[in-house]
Order: sequence, then structure tokens, then C-alpha cells
Amino acid sequence: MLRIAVAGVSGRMGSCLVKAADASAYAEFTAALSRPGSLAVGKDAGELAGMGTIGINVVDDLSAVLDQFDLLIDFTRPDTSMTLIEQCRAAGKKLVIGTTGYTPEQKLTVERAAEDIAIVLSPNMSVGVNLSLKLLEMTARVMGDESDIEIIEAHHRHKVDAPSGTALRMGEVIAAALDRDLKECAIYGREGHTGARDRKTIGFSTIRAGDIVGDHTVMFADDGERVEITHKATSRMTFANGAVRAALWLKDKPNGLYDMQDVLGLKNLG
Ligand SMILES: NC(=O)C1=CN([C@@H]2O[C@H](COP(=O)(O)OP(=O)(O)OC[C@H]3O[C@@H](n4cnc5c(N)ncnc54)[C@H](OP(=O)(O)O)[C@@H]3O)[C@@H](O)[C@H]2O)C=CC1
Ligand SMILES: O=C(O)C1=N[C@H](C(=O)O)C[C@H](O)C1
Repeated sequence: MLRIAVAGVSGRMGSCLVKAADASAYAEFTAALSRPGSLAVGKDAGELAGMGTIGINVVDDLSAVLDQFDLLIDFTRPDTSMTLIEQCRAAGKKLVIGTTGYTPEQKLTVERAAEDIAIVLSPNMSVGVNLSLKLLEMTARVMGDESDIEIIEAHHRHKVDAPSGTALRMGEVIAAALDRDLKECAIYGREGHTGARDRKTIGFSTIRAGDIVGDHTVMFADDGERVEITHKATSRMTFANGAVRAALWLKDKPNGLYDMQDVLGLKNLG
């Protein structure tokens, strides 16, 4: 049995991850982590997740539970995530990371850590979004240079990073298929006298409202027609089950940086 620790247990994703890990036939949920000062510290992780008492108390220091898990699932915040990555690297623990909003330097830290431990890093653990990435790659190749590309994402009012990690990954995939550099062609929102649209740009629009779990649409608009690829998540259990699937897949993998495309076997499709 793979012993899974979850960081960010009291968060929206944390409680889903505790349920998903606990429900797995091939893994067991063995350690729960939150940040120092969190009201969750000392509480029973099952109670926090609404599952009743499971006898696993939340700790605020990973080193206190290092002998109790094989792999850590991290859905927290970039700064917290960086600390956890360094601790897992030093202790030789595998990682599944869903946290979004990293800076380029923080992404480099993850890449370097993956020289010493096995890591799955993905801004979206759902099957549907990862399939959509393949569809986007194909659509970009066929009509990307003749269409205006716009990425629209909508999330709940509590989300702290924008655009979403998923929207940015969608932009990266499309830019790579078109041999463009996203850093140079991305337009993050528009206001005022913007001038006419430059066809080479990739536009991003962000909506934050209510309890939207996660919607992403990419529009390829030409004169006379447009293709829209849309994914809508309606339950966070989709992401949590994906993270546990990634954890089980990673169990026997060598050190290195992987993503959900690797986990789902989509890398060589299409
Ligand atoms: N890859 C994927 O498939 C998905 C990724 N995500 C990403 O996962 C992350 C977490 O999302 P979500 O669960 O909605 O967020 P929440 O705000 O609900 O939860 C964040 C959790 O992290 C803990 N935490 C640790 N450090 C910090 C900090 N510095 N500031 C705030 N909280 C901290 C919180 O602890 P406490 O509350 O005890 O203070 C809490 O348990 C985000 O980056 C989000 O984008 C979300 C869904 C899917
Ligand atoms: O914060 C969220 O909620 C989500 N974050 C991820 C992202 O930034 O792409 C994935 C999902 O859409 C939900």
C-alpha cells in the first residue's frame, strides 16, 4: 500500500484529497499537514473532511511525520509548496503537486528537485482537461495561424491566482504548436484604446464569481467560423481522484518531472 500524506488538508481541495486517498483500494491516507498557525492543526483530518474521526491529527511540520508516508500530495500555495518540495527532496519522498501560481523561478526549483525525487506537477488533474490539451494542440496546428485565439477561464470567488494554471498551460501548449513564445504573444485582458487585434497574440480573460469549480474555453475564431473547446469541472473530486491516480502511477517511477499527460498516457497520442 502506498502511504499518502496530504498538505493543505483544511482547504477546498484538501478535504477532497483526504476522501480520495482514504477511498483508494491501493493507497492509504496516513498523514495530514497544514501551515503553522492554521486553526486545523491538532484536529482530526477526517473530521475536517466531513468523514468522521479517522485518528489522523493535522500537524504543521512535515518533519514530524516523515516516517509515516511515502508520497506527499500538495495543493497549497506557491511559497508553502516550495518549503515542502525542499523537505521532500531532502527526505527522498515522492510528490504530486497541484498547486498553481508559481513564478518562473519557483518552476525551476521544482525542475531541480526532480533530479533527486520523482514528481508529478500538473495545474489540472482531470482527465477532461488533459484530453482538451491534446485537442488544442491539434486544433492549433490545423487552424491556429489563420484564427484569433482567446482563452477564457472562470473560477470561484476565492481563487487567488490569475489566469488559472490550466489556462496558462493551455496557452503554452497552443504557443508551442504554433512555434510562438507565450511570453511574447500573451495578452492578459484588454482596456481602453487597444488598437486592432494582432493575429499572433493569444488573449486571456479571467472571470472570478460565486462557486464556479473551474471552466475553461479556448476559442479559435476565423472569418465565417470558429471552433470552441470547452471543459467544465463540476466537482473537485475529479481533481482529487486524478491526484491519487497520479500518486499510484508515480509509485514505481524513477526520479524525474512528470505531468498528467504522462500519467494518462496521452504524450504520444495524436
Ligand atoms: N492541479 C489541480 O487539478 C488543481 C489545483 N488547484 C490548486 O490547488 C491550490 C489550493 O486550492 P484550494 O484548495 O482551492 O485552496 P484553499 O485556499 O481552499 O486551501 C489552501 C490550503 O493550503 C493551506 N496553506 C498553506 N500555506 C498557505 C498560505 N501561505 N496561504 C493560504 N493557505 C495556505 C491552507 O491552510 P489553512 O486553511 O489551514 O490555513 C489550506 O489548507 C491552488 O493553487 C489551486 O489553484 C485547485 C484545484 C485543482
Ligand atoms: O483554484 C482552483 O479552484 C483551480 N485551480 C486550478 C488552476 O489554476 O488551473 C485547476 C482548476 O481549474 C481549479
